[in-house]
Amino acid sequence: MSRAPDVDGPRIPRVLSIAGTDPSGGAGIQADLKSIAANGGYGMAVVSALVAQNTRGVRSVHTPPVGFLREQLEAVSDDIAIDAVKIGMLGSVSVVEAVRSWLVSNPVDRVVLDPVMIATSGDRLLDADAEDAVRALLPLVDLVTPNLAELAVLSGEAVAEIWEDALAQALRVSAAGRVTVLVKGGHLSGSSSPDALVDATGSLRDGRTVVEVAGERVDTRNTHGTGCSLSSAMATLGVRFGAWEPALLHAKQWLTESLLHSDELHVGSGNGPINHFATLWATATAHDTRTVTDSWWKDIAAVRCRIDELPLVRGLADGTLDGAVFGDYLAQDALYLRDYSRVLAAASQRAPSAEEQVFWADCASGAITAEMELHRTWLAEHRRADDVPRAETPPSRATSAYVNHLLALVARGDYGVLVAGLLPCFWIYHDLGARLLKHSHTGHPYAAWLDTYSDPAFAEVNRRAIEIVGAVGARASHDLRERMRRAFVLSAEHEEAFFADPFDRLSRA
Ligand SMILES: Nc1ncnc2c1ncn2[C@@H]1O[C@H](COP(=O)(O)OP(=O)(O)O)[C@@H](O)[C@H]1O
Ligand SMILES: Cc1ncc(COP(=O)(O)O)c(N)n1
Repeated sequence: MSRAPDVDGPRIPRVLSIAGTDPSGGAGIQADLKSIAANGGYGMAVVSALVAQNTRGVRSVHTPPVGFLREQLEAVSDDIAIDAVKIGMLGSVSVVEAVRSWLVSNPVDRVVLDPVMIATSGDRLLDADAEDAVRALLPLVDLVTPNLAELAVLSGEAVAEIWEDALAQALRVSAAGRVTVLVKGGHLSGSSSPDALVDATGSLRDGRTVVEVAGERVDTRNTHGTGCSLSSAMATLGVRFGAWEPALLHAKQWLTESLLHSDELHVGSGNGPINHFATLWATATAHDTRTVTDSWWKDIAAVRCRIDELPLVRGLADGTLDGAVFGDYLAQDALYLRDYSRVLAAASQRAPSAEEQVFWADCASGAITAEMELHRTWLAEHRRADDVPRAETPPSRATSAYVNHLLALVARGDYGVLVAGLLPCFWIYHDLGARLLKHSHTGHPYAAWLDTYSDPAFAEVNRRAIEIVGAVGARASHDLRERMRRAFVLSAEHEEAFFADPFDRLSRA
């Protein structure tokens, strides 16, 4: 069979993984395909063994007949130009031999071998009598990526306990196998997890034999499949960069991010998988400032529609609202503003920059000034008319619930979640005010109130509040952004209850 000619040369690396399976998706061929995709390649997969495993361990291994392995390999190479091969779990001597003879008759420019022997869980994935066969494969590969235990098997020495010994061992493996070695420090004790490229022939940059890439250890149990993921990333990035060193720098950074965000996946109760697409998802959801807040605004579309339909809002618009209901609403608003001002002050206290600190402090001052103004004007007027609650109105259940929700956000201490919870009060009032303005005219009983919330200065404050919250949301982790969104939605629901409450209460009384 003939292969399609490769006219323009590869743009997207076509990477074949020859490996075992992991139905829980964190290691083996499933991890390889995710890793290749995450690093910009087109992934292909030939299954060498079927492994019943999860994040807790391996249960059993089923190896299909080697003849079928050959058929899979040929099905791919007969049709597709392969830019790189990553070899993972081989399992037995006959599988190693089948892969070796396919590699000899189908040479590929870039071959990466992850000499999988024992899983993170401690289970054996390579027959003991196949270790020599794997070692004999080294001259056919370009890069081998052993962990410390696998390096010891390849060198026939004891497991290195310190990094310098591992590098020296790797140098001997590189010389004997005529191969570049990527030594992995994931199993070292201590706060770092370094990796290094070691090549006895001095084929690395400036004729060096060792190029080390430092790495901080991420404090997580989710390391299932790190080796598989790193080796397929190296195969893919090796094609993209044309050299191992930049490939490792890039892969290491990607792997560290994927480990840092692994907790977000919540997969399994053992050693969980890494989050292969964390970096991509963070960019893909284009968390520019406005997309975050716009999507939350859409999430509260139903709440906003219901607010528009409330008797208090309709009555404010057409001027028919009963003065007693309005007075009650204002008295509750004054009570609300007093605490809202305190919550704004807490946001100011936690602000990460002087500019935001001033912004929230100004808002706090604005809220308490508005509260005092309400007492001086509307409430005084309504008191004279004797149709509103008297001096010390107690907070209604709706007011208490809203204020308590905001105070709980203060108590939890997270700036992002707090400011997200503060935002609906700005945004809903501004939005409502802008739409109610068209009903305002001289002689409208609530004209002054309608004018306050459609004030251009308030519009600017609202714009800046959205911008600040959106920027925090755009930078936040997935989990934090979700907590911010929930605080925002909950505050919007409290707004609705707050608007509904005076009418409901007084009509029940
Ligand atoms: N806790 C960790 N924090 C940061 N990097 C890690 C951590 N554990 C493993 N790594 C990295 O993951 C890759 C795989 O390393 P290792 O765990 O040694 O191999 P394997 O998965 O084959 O046992 C290496 O790049 C290593 O530095
Ligand atoms: C099919 C297969 N291949 C490799 C590994 C090793 O992965 P790790 O050592 O990172 O758990 C695995 N568990 N399963």
